[in-house]
Order: sequence, then C-alpha cells, then structure tokens
Amino acid sequence: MWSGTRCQICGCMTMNPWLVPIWRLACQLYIYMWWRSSMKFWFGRTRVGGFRKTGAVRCRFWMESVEDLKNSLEARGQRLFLRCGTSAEAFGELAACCEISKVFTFAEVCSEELALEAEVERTLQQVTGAQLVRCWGYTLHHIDDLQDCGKPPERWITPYLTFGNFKREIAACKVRAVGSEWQKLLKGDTTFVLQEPPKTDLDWGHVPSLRELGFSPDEILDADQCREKSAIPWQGGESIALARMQQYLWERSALKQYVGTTDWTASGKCGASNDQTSKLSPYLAFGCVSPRLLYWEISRFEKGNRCKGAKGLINSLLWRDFYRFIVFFAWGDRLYHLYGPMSCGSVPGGHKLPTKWCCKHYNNLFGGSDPRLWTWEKDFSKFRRWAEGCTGYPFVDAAMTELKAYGTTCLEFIIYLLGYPPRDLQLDWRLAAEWFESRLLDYDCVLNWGSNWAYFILTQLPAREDDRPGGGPRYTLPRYSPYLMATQVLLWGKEHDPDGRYVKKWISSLQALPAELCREPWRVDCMDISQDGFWSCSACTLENPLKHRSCDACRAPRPKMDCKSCETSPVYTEPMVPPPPEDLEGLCENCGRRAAGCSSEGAFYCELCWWEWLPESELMIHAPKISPSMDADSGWSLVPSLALPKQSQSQVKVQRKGGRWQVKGDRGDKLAGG
Ligand SMILES: Cc1cc2nc3c(=O)[nH]c(=O)nc-3n(C[C@H](O)[C@H](O)[C@H](O)COP(=O)(O)OP(=O)(O)OC[C@H]3O[C@@H](n4cnc5c(N)ncnc54)[C@H](O)[C@@H]3O)c2cc1C
Repeated sequence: MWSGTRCQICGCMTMNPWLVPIWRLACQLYIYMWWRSSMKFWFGRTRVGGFRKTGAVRCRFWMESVEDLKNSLEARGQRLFLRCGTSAEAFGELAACCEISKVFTFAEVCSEELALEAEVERTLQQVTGAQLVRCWGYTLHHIDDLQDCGKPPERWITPYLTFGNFKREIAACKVRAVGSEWQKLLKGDTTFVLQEPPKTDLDWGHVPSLRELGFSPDEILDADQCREKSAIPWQGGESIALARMQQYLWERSALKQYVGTTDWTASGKCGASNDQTSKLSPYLAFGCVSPRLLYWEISRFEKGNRCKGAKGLINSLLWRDFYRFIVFFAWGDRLYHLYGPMSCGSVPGGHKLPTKWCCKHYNNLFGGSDPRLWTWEKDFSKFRRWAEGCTGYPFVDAAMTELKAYGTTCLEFIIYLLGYPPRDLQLDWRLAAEWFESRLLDYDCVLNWGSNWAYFILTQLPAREDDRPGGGPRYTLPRYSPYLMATQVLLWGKEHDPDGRYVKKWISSLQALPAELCREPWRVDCMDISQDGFWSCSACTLENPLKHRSCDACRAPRPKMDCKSCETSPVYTEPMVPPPPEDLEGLCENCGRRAAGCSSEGAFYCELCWWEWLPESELMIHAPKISPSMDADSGWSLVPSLALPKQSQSQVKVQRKGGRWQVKGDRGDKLAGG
C-alpha cells in the first residue's frame, strides 16, 4: 500500500509515511508493505457512492512508482522489502531477521490514514517493541516553522482562513533546505554511509500486477488504451519525476511560460500548451518528488531567469500547504461533512459559532450562500449521467470523458465540473468528490476533498442577486437563468474553446457541427445535418442555403422542420437541465408581459411561464412551481425550488434582516456520515 517519496530529510528517495526504513544500528532496511486492512483502505469502496477507491489508471502509476523506487534502491546496493499481508505478519517476519528499533513515517492528517497509522503503531509495539516516529512531510513549509509567524498556528489557522491570509501570515516563514533535518540528525557527520542490507534468505517480494490487485481484464485494457492515447505519457516513478522537472525548468525553460492551473484570468485554457502548467501533480501526490526540492530548483532557476512563472509555481505549491495545514489545525474530519468543514450551529461536530455569524461569513467572505439551504440528493441516475459524461452539455461531458479516460483534466474544467452536480443537479457533493477520488491520477485526500470541494464549491454556492448588492463575486446567478451553471458552462466554453476543438475531440458525434452548435447541440435540427439544399423564406421568398438559420435578406428565422426526431437534438443527448434561453428579454407569448425569459420552439416566454414548462421534463417532476409572489424582491425565484429550504419539513427559517438573509435552525436532514 505504500508509495515511495523523495525524502525531505536527506533529499534522496527514502521515506514517506508508508515507506518505512527500519534501523538496526547503522543498517537500514526499506520496507514497503501492503497491510491487509490497508487493501480495504486503497481498494475498498467509497462511503457514499460505493465507487472503487483507486481506479486502474492511478493504480498502475503507483505500482510503477514502487518499481522505480525498488530499482533506484538496488542501484545503491539497498533492497526494498515488499509485502502484502497484515502488519503483524510483515513485521513479525522482519523481526525474525533483524532488530527493529525505530520506524519512520510521515505524519498523516485525514482520519482513515490516521487510523491506519495507529494500527501500525500498535502492531509495532506488540510484535517488535519498536517505536513509530512521525516526521512532518508533504508540505513546503515545516509545521514547526509556522511558529516563525509570531503567533502559534492554532491561533491563526481557523476554519475560515482564506488562502490570501494564509499567504500573508506564512510569508515570514522560510522554506528549509532539502535534507536539513537529516543533516541535523547526523550532526555534520559526512562519513555516514548506507550499510549493506542483511544477508538473509528472506523473500524480498515483488511489485504486484494490476491483476493481482483485483482489476478485471477490461479495466486493465482501458488503462492500457488510456496510456496509448494520452498526449502526456504519464508514467510513475521518482526518476521520471526528476527528469520531468529537469526538462521543464532547465532544458525547455518552460517555467517562463507558466500560467498555472489556478490563474483564472488566462483565457483559452482548452488550447493551453503543456508548458503552461508543470504537470507534476501526480508525482507530488505520490511523493515521487518533494515540494521542497521543487521550490529550491525554481529559486535557482529564477536567479538567472527572472520570470512571473517562478512566483506562479511557488504560489501553486503554497495551495498544497494551505490545505494540509487547515485540515490539520482546523477542519479535521469535518472535511467529509455534508455541509462542509465550515458548517456550524446545530450541525453535529460543527463549530459552535452563531448561525448569524456563519451566514454573514458565507455571504461576505466567500460570496456564497449557506450550504444548509441546499438540497443534496443522492439520485444515482442523475449522478451516472454526469459521471459518464452524458449531461447533454458537451463542454461538461467532454471534460468528464477526459477525466474518466485519463484521470486528469485542466483545473478550470474541474471547477466547472464540480459546480454542475451540486448546483444544477442538486446532487450530494460527496458523490462527486468520491468519483474524483476514484478517478484522479493525482488524487490526494487533502487536496481533493479539502481544497477544491470544501473550499471552492461549498463556499461559493451562488449568492442570489438580492443577497447583497451585486451578489456574490463570481457565481452570482443571472436573473434569467432557471439553473445555475448551464449559462456559465456555455459562456466558459465559448471563451476557452472558441472553435469547439476540445468538445469535438471527446465527442465524436459533434465533429461535423460548426463551433457554436457543437457547444449547444440542442439547437441543431435535421436541417443542420442535411447541409445540402435550400429553404425558401416565407416572408421574402428568398432561397437560402439550408445551413443558414435565418434568411439572408430579411433575417426571418428558418422554420423548424416538422420531424419527430427533431423534438430533441438529432445529434446528441437531451440536456439534463433546460438550456438557458437565447434571448434575455421579450414579450411573453403566454402572459403578454415584457420580461426576462427565453425562446422555445420559436416563441418567447417570460421566466415565470418558462417554469410552467419544466414539470414536463423528467428532472423536474417533483419540483413545486414557483409562485409569482416569490419573484423579484426575494431573489429566491432564481433558484429551482428544489434548492430552497423545505419549510414544512424542517426547522429552518429564512429571514431577511437589514438587507441580508439569515438562516435559523437546522434543516434536519439526516447526515450520512462523512
Ligand atoms: C475538484 C478538484 C480536485 C482536485 N484534486 C486534486 C488532487 O487530488 N491532487 C492534486 O494534486 N491536485 C488536485 N487538484 C488541484 C489541481 O487540479 C491539480 O493540482 C492541477 O491540475 C495539477 O496540474 P499541474 O501539476 O500541471 O499544476 P501546476 O499549476 O503546475 O501546479 C503545481 C502544483 O501545485 C499544486 N496545485 C496547483 N493548483 C492547486 C490547487 N488548486 N489546489 C491544490 N494544489 C494545487 C499541485 O500539487 C500542482 O502539481 C484538484 C482540483 C480540483 C478542482
């Protein structure tokens, strides 16, 4: 179960939490074990959705990393001891051939990992009497150095710490040199050399194959095909990681072009070249390269080549620190909570902060609304359509297909993918987080759950336009949209994939369509497909080419073809949520009011009448209609009523006081343990 890492103490490939060097005087043994209980930890099922925890693509990367570790140890005259069994069996076997006094490991922060760590500690005590020594690792800054900020970390790392504040506080802390702890331990003794491994007839074990780890032939085939098709040859191992770092920084000087996955302002993300981000995340996640080593290499590069990219990449590394420290000091297991780690008030295990304060925080600090106001469904049919890339929104579907195939996609796509399940589909966000856990090549518990779900998504559930002047900063729901993300997805697709190349790469049925239509295939009718021929305009009788959607002379729209298959798009899946309207304002065909709304079947409907249509769709069967009285002044009408608090079933009261929304009480939902 353990992966190798570059040691932050000595800088060479030695220890990580799960790679345990055992000391016997000056003799070191490197062991890599697969505890039986840890098999469940890695290959069991996730808690809410029951997905396989580690997919075949990631598992292969991981096994390659272990193989690489084994080879590099052997090149130094050392050996790696590999076992698959219980910790008692493995340590028992080792204790029979060598004396074990200390076992070193990196300290963990998440509950399942901590439980495993405790189990190993117990076993060690019982079987060998050895001590488990926890070292701090994985981050750029050492936990002890946080004191350098002038106040204890417990005081300033609170559940509501923002990344900006974290960066300000941590600016005073220095990054340690690679191996500084190790040097301290040896007290400058440079004569220290690694001793030969013990000469025993011990079976050293082997790196298991995917088949031995229980993957089916189909899963293995999928993983093989993914490698063949992938633009980046993801292969695990420290040597590959170091070569990649060397190439990125020194051979290609690509750091000068670094934009980073967290730069929101850069456009054209779909066409981003490989040099615009480092593509090191799986190596950092598996410990194949240490962030400290990367930091010092970047600093060395920056000396001769001043560039913005250096600061950008270090900034990205700080995100990793931020999440690990905030989980360690403040969030803990609340990371998996339905309402997120910042939930409070009556939520079991939540912080004892006044509800009023919490709402204020969500509205002001993060610009979002309180997660307790949302409906979090566990509807697997909806979930499956999202996970399999069949939402009907090609931009979302393309990214999901890429994720499924390669275990990776651009961060911004992920952010959009993230928003879609909770906002438009009203799904329990943990289902989606677990799906990412299963699929991501660079999965890291703290980064996946903490960073991007808890911090980005739960804190930015859209504020309604009337929540505060201007609404939330980024995700304010446009007034005309019946759903939250649909409009954003389209706008984003237009900005970052203007010629539709990304969408077409992943969805072959859309390849023949022009860019605009391939992003909105529900607008395609049979005439768009049969592009030969003409249609005659009923207003001015001009013969227009079929592919023109309006008359070249008088701009009258092309009549819709009377064809049964055109009720939905003839080329692509029907969208799961109704597409946003094409026109923003007009005269409603139904009630005659001039208002914001949308076109459907050539007629314009205002927002309220548009809602009349929704119950017909499968998705909205249970959605109560929004009454006109809920309109405008509250702002809630902008949100599907599914997302509103169920007043009749719960204790929640939503009130408006002094221009702000306040939530009192708890919705009373049964919380599935996270
Ligand atoms: C829902 C979601 C889940 C994610 N889960 C993971 C995960 O499990 N493991 C993981 O390594 N990254 C995760 N990320 C962050 C991000 O997607 C990847 O780190 C990034 O895409 C890696 O590409 P890169 O190495 O080219 O990044 P670069 O831009 O070159 O950044 C360098 C390194 O900085 C770190 N980094 C960059 N951005 C972030 C960020 N926003 N949050 C945390 N660290 C960051 C990564 O370690 C990355 O390798 C997740 C993002 C989202 C939105």
